[in-house]
Amino acid sequence: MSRSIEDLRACLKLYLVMGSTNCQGDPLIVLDEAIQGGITLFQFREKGEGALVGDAKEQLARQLQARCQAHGVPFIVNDDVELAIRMEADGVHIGQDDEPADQVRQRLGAHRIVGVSAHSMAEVERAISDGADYVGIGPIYPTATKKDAKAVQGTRLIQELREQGLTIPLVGIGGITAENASDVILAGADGIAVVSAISMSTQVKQSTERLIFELGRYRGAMKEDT
Ligand SMILES: Cc1ncc(COP(=O)(O)OP(=O)(O)O)c(N)n1
Ligand SMILES: Cc1ncsc1CCOP(=O)(O)O
Ligand SMILES: [Mg+2]
Repeated sequence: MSRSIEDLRACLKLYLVMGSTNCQGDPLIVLDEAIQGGITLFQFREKGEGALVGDAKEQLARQLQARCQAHGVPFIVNDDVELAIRMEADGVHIGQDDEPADQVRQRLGAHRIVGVSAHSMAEVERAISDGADYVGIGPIYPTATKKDAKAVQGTRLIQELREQGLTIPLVGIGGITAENASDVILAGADGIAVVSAISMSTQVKQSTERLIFELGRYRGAMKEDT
């Protein structure tokens, strides 16, 4: 990975994960407004009932990527390593049931971001040894977005990882909103990954700004505490 670990932590602050099935309107407009509101990283996750496939999926991905590139927001592809390589995406996010992380790292090389989902200390340790740049921990809270999500785990694992001295960049995901984002940060996450809190909002820019405000507020509080 060519960016520094501190740069990656900053990118993870407000991570929008989204595809066309998560939006009520045009996903390009949703992304435009989310970028204006201040998202720091974007993941193209085209999944679920009615999801685009083939050329239509790739066309949407390329349009979303162009918007990210125009605003300096790194563009990550969910699951589809082939697509990520073809598009020269900034990275890939994979889960425990996807292509193995060590294989993805080999295919992507050292300069792209590899993110891995993890649900236990052992999965995080394995992700690190496989070459992950960051881990996504969740679902932290109940979520209606991912039907096959694992059990809700709260912030306990994030806290445990930090107490054990693991410094890998990490985000919490699943059911995160402006109301509970602070708990995820206070547990030790570098940021939050959200789908519906932004993509399903009727005021995308304002909802994004509110999340950024909450994240800034509690980061400030953490610094004052130390
Ligand atoms: C940032 C982030 N964390 C976790 C996930 C979930 O990945 P996965 O377990 O592979 O599930 P799908 O998203 O592929 O359904 C994620 N996408 N992003
Ligand atoms: C992709 C994913 N992985 C774990 S929970 C989840 C969905 C999160 O969506 P939301 O932010 O709408 O709860
Ligand atoms: Mg996956």
